Amino acid sequence: MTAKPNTHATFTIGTRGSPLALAQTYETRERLAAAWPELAQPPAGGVDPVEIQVIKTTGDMVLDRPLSEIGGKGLFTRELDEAMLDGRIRIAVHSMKDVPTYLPDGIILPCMLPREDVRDAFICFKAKTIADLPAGSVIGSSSLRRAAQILNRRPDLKVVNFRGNVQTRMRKLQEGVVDATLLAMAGMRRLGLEAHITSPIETTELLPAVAQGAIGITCRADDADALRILAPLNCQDTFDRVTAERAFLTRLDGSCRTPIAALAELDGDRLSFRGLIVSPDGVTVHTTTRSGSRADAAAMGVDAAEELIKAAGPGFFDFMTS
Ligand SMILES: NCc1[nH]cc(CCC(=O)O)c1CC(=O)O
Repeated sequence: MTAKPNTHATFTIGTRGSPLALAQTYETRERLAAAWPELAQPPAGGVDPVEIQVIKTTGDMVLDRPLSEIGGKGLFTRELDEAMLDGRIRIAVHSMKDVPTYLPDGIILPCMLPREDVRDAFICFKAKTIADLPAGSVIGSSSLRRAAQILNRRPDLKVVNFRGNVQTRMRKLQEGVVDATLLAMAGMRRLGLEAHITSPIETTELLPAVAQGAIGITCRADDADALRILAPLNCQDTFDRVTAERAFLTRLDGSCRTPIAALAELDGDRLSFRGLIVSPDGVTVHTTTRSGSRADAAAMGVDAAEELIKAAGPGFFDFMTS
């Protein structure tokens, strides 16, 4: 017997309300409808088989401070987890980059969609690449990872805090508040804003955040029906790559708000991993690489993290808790 979704009840997808979160949720809904035709159309006179419910998270409410200052785990996920445990939503769609390394009890993440471009994008009206920026140029970025890696290569540049959606950032660039900014290529693409990208930054120059460009879908651990529905949507390549990167992050006890970067790539079943930690001023960088079987993805991430912890020595991460 083939598994079928329960089409009697509405299947509710929970998401944040940001334009990117909604774009990712529409993509999820399309993939669901393609895999399960029953979910594509309402039965005659029936209720919509799939519904989207927008839920505000703490990260959406605090807009005036860098995320690294607000701190706390699950800034963009906690309220969605609560809605799922309460039964208000069946699944939730997340940027994997914003999902804490530990999920709450009762919630699992069994599905990742095919990964977008993992690179960061350089956005600037005055220069084509970071290398072309004149000394003293100001880059707007609230990401410690991006700031520290840029300062490592270009200590002559200045990095200032900068938040806001793409439109706000473009206006500030136009007004000359900053000379350049950086955003994930994945977000720009999913929003259809490729035209605003000045150039992609290669991963050899700026290593991306753990899980950058990946979409993850959570459900309740006891929801067998949701698990069956999500199974055909999972991209195993993305899942294995992100597993290695998140194992690295977990062992380092980091989040998307710490100057940690990692990228796993696949060539068949061979997984190559690069990991990096950097002091916020960009002065001290520790890097490592691994290569092995994708079956060992998690172990490779942990092993890489342990090498960097040893190399950095005690006290390297003190800035994170101070
Ligand atoms: N931390 C915010 C966040 N979470 C996911 C994305 C972009 C999409 C992605 O990386 O998957 C962004 C913004 C950005 O870094 O440009």
